[in-house]
Amino acid sequence: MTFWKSLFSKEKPGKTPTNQLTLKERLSALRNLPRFFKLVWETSKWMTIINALLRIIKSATPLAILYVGKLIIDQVILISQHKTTFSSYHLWTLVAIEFGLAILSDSLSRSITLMDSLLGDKFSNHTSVKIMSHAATLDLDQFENSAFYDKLERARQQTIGRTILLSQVLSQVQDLITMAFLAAGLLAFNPWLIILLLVAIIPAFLGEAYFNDKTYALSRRQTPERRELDYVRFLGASDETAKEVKIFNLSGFIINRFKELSGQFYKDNKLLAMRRTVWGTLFTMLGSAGYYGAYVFMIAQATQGKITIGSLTFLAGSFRQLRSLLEGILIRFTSVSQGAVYLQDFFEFFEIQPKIVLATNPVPFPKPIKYGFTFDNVGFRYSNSERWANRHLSFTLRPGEKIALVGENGAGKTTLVKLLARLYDPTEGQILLDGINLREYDLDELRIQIGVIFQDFIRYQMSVNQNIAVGNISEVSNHPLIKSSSEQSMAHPLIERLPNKYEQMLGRRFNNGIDLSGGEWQKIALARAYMKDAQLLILDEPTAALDARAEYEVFQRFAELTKGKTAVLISHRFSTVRMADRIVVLEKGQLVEIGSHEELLQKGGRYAELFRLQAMGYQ
Ligand SMILES: Nc1ncnc2c1ncn2[C@@H]1O[C@H](COP(=O)(O)OP(=O)(O)OP(=O)(O)O)[C@@H](O)[C@H]1O
Repeated sequence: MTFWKSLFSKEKPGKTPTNQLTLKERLSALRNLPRFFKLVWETSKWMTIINALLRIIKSATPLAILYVGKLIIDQVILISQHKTTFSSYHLWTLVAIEFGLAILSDSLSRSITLMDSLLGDKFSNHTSVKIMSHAATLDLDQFENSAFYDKLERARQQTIGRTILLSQVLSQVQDLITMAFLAAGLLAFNPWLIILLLVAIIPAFLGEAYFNDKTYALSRRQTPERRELDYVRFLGASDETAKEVKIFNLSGFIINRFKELSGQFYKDNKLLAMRRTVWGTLFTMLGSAGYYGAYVFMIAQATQGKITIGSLTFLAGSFRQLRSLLEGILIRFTSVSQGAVYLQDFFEFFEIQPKIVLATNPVPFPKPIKYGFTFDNVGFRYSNSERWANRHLSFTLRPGEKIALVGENGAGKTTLVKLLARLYDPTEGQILLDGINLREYDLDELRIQIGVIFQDFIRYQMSVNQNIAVGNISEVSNHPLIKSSSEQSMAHPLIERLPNKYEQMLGRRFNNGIDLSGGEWQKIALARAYMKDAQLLILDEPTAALDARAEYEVFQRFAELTKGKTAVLISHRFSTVRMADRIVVLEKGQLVEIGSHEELLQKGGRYAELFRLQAMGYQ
């Protein structure tokens, strides 16, 4: 597997998630339709009703137009042969009726298209909201899994793709009713013609079913590559990546990968499209042959005087329309059932359940915390990894205590704080809060009581106000709180220098946005920690980009501002770390030392070694 592929695919090479679909599978996929219609109904009840009514009325118009047409032709012939006493008044009335019907039919078609597109837009918005809401309930662990991303991607595609299914299913019902009307006339004339019709179009139906299967299998197989294509497109043309792409001169590398991927897509899709066109043309010819066979038979009947000319046009018209309707219905059946199979992907996404189980009878969160957080032989392994990121962790984080986590890159510091915030549950052992397993507390309440700022915090392309308020979004309009939080994190002076101050748009993506330096962004992100009155504050290297003086001041203040609160900080700077009450030294996920700065220096172990190494760097 190439480097790029390994980034995106966890599937074993050569193993595709789906094969060709059998008719049985197609039919069984149709059972997704009621659930689909429930979603449509949920989207807009009145639009669904109007759409259905318009379509029912529209289904009767083709037969009515054909029948009035027959009456007109018969009238014209009789009048021209002077065989009738009818005045031409009747004839013009009939013409006027047909004209009215034609206008009605056109207006109905346009109204149906309008309703389809309005309902489709609403449906797409409704399902997008549903996807986002469901995604919000899932675990971080699930987001880190590429098979999950494929499902999410397929579900997301469905929000747009499925609006087509909606009009297809409705059109199917409408055409079936129209067909019943038309077939009634033809059946009365000669039932064999209906059979001829069926025989002529079945090959086209089977061909369509076959190629739809191929398209589905191809599109499913291409999901990881399609995600990669989107990612490569993003890498090649985005404000976030432009700097590095230029410096490393990556554009050639990225463009080549894009060409390689898109070229492969084009090749696969072209081959299928060409085969489909050739076979489709052959099958259509067969359908035409059936139609002309029936036409010859009807003409013979008319020349022998067995039917009137009007009846000939009526029957030929009915037959022609029936053929295209039937063809449409059968072909559409394959895409409807195909759509129903795609729906399976959509509903499967909603079936993914979070693994972090919420407490059914949550224990009230202690206010204040009495004994602290206890790690009791905690071990954790990421689901996509064989290695333990944390193992045999046993220590207590006492209330009011400031603990610093140190250790080399990959030692398991961030994982430890993620466990504390219950972004994951331990694989083995348990974390207790005041003697009770963390799982017994309400997750939302736990998150309210814990303020975490991660090293890879998000730089929201939003206003300063919103960027700070994300720490406690319910207070987004509480300007005094936002201001005091920014004062505490030392962001206030820099915000005052911005043209629009707290209303300033940050980032370059939107109009009038201003980008900040790394350290300035960190000060803004740090302000989020002060937006709520959390009992435990976790700072995971959020000061790495601050200059030495700023970091010193931030932590001086931090100690003052978090008096009485429990805090965990991760930092690689020992000048900061030494301010903590106790220091936990991690190595390969395990706790190797714990104690105050002085104790650990005296001990002359790992911490002392790391401390001396850094001190040497400053000499
Ligand atoms: N989402 C993940 N999936 C799989 N493995 C992960 C994931 N995140 C981290 N790891 C692995 O877990 C181990 C511990 O990572 P962690 O991020 O906790 O280290 P850290 O001590 O915070 O490192 P750093 O100082 O570089 O931030 C590492 O070996 C890392 O590769």
